[in-house]
Amino acid sequence: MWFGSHFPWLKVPAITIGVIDIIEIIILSFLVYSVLVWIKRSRAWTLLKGMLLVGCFIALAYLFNMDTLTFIIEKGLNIIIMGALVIFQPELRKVLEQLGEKELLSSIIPAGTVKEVVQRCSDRTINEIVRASLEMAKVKTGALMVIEENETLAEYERTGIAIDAVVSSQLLINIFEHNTPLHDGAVIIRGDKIVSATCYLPLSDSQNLSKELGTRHRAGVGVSEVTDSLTIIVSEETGKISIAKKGVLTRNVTEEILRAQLVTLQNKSVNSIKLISRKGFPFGRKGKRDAEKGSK
Ligand SMILES: Nc1ncnc2c1ncn2[C@@H]1O[C@H](COP(=O)(O)OP(=O)(O)OP(=O)(O)O)[C@@H](O)[C@H]1O
Repeated sequence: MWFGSHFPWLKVPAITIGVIDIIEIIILSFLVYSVLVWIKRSRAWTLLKGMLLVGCFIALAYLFNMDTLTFIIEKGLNIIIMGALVIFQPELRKVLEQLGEKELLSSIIPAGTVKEVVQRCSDRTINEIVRASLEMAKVKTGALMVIEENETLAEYERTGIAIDAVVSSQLLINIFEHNTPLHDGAVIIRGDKIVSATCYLPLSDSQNLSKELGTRHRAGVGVSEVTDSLTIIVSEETGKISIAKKGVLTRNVTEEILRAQLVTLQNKSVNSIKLISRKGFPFGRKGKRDAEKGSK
C-alpha cells in the first residue's frame, strides 16, 4: 500500500506463485549457477571478461544512437554467436556431458547425505602408486600416471597399449624404465588396474605453466583440464613429484600430500584409511616409529 501510494507509476502486477513457479525458479537458479561455475573454471572466464567489455561498447552505441556501430553490431551478432559456439565446442560438450553424469546429483545433494561411499581404488593400490612414485623420483625416472575419477579416460586409453593388470609398484617402475617399449607416454589407472600404457594426452596451452616445464608436465596438466582425473608426474630432470588436478599443477609434492590426494580421490576420509607398507609398517617415518613402538 505504502509502495503503491508513493510510486503510483510503478505497477506491480498481482502475482500468485504456485509450486510449478517455485520449481522453475529452482531449476533456473541451478542452471545460472552451473553456467557461472563453468565459466569461472574454464577458458570461458577470459572470454566472458572480453564479452562484458564488448557488451559495454554495444550498450554505449545504443545509448548514444551511433547508427553505424549499431548497424555493424546487428549484422555481425549472428556471426559472433556462431564463432563462440565453434570456439567453445569442447567446453560446451563437457558441460552437457557433466549434466548427464552423477556429478549433477552430488552437487544438488550436499555431501554427507549420500550414505554409500564408493571406493574407487583400494588402500593397497594407493600404497603401490605412492611407493612407485617415490622410488622413481629417487632415481629420476620420468613418469606420467593418470588416475581416472568420474569422467572416463577411454578416449586417451585407446591411444595406448592395453594392459589390464593389477596396480603394483614393481609394474609401474618397470613400465617407466628407460629404453623399454612402454616407457613413453602416460599410464592410465582405473580403480585397482593399470588399463593402458604409452597413452597420448592432450597438451595444456596454459600460460601459467613455468617455461622450464616440458611436454610431460604439459600433458599431465592438459588431461586434468579436460577431465576430473588426477595426474602424477615424476620429473626425469629433477626427480620431483608433481600432481595436476583441474588444470592446476602442484609441484614438488611430499609423500603426505600425494597420499592425501589419492585418499581424497578414493572418497574416504584421510583418517579412515590405514596405510600399511610392504614391511608391515604404516607409511612414513612417523608411522614406522609408531609401529615399532607398538611392537615393543
Ligand atoms: N602428449 C603427451 N602425452 C603423453 N606423454 C607425453 C606427451 N608429450 C610428452 N610426453 C612424455 O614426456 C616425455 C618428454 O618429456 P619432457 O622432457 O619434454 O617433459 P618435462 O615436462 O620437461 O619432463 P621432465 O622433467 O621429466 O624432463 C616424452 O618422452 C613422453 O614420455
